[in-house]
Amino acid sequence: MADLCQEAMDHAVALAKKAGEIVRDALQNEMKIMCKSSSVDLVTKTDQKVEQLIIDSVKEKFPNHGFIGEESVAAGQPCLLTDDPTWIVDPVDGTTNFVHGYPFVAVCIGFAVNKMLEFGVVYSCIEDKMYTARRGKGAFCNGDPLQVSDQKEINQSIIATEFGSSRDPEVVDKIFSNMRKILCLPVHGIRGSGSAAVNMCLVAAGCVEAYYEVGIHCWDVAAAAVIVAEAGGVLVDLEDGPLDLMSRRILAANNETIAARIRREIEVYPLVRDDTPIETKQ
Ligand SMILES: O=P(O)(O)OC[C@@]1(O)O[C@H](CO)[C@@H](O)[C@@H]1O
Ligand SMILES: [Mg+2]
Repeated sequence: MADLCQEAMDHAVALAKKAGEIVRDALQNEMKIMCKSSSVDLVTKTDQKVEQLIIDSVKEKFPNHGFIGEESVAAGQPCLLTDDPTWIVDPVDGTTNFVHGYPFVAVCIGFAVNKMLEFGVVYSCIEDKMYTARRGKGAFCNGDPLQVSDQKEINQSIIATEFGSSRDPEVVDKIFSNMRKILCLPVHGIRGSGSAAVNMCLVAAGCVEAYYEVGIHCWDVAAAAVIVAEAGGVLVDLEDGPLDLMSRRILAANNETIAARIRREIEVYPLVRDDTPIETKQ
């Protein structure tokens, strides 16, 4: 198993590099932008092309492995994590950034065996930062080790979060209400890169103390979760207990103290789990 994980991880890094080149090239050309669930949930030909490249390559090299990908699920494939070795992929995390040339766009490749995340590769390809981590072996950015911040005081912290892709005024009110509570703790600031994965890598790098969001999907966070954990951080469900990849909620923090303080403030709201069977999703 150890060798399989290393072989898969080396392949993931090579794929992420290739995908990053495609993303950077696409920025130079006119894009075809389409909408998914709403007018602000964007997808481009590049998202689809990169996901297909990764699927084809994984199928050829590891024919027995499972695959969960953002664009495959959007096209009706199931989002089920089994005990099989499974690749969990977001071909372009930060599609809205990509469309606007806002420079935080990440290719995310996570890998789980027996439902446990074994490695994560997040390539922030416009910045050319390759974040990698394998369970038990540390987290790195372009080969340099990563370590979370040692800050324990919430009022000395920066917290990352996002405004999300819902424009339902009730949901927007909840997002603003949560942000207001965090801001008034007070904290030094709130930031958001527009990519869940990049936000989590910033936790791993010690640039922000925590990142939280309600509304994420498993492919946004699977790869980066390994990077945060291996940099010494903690991953919890915003509601209760440890991270549940399919719950649509995440809190990644530098330590338990900061995590507990944030969790106390945030009000969660129900969302359809990622692993809800397709027939009952609508
Ligand atoms: O659709 P994409 O570009 O992969 O997802 C980007 C994003 O909207 O996804 C998360 C919420 O799902 C946010 O953290 C992040 O901003
Ligand atoms: Mg994403």
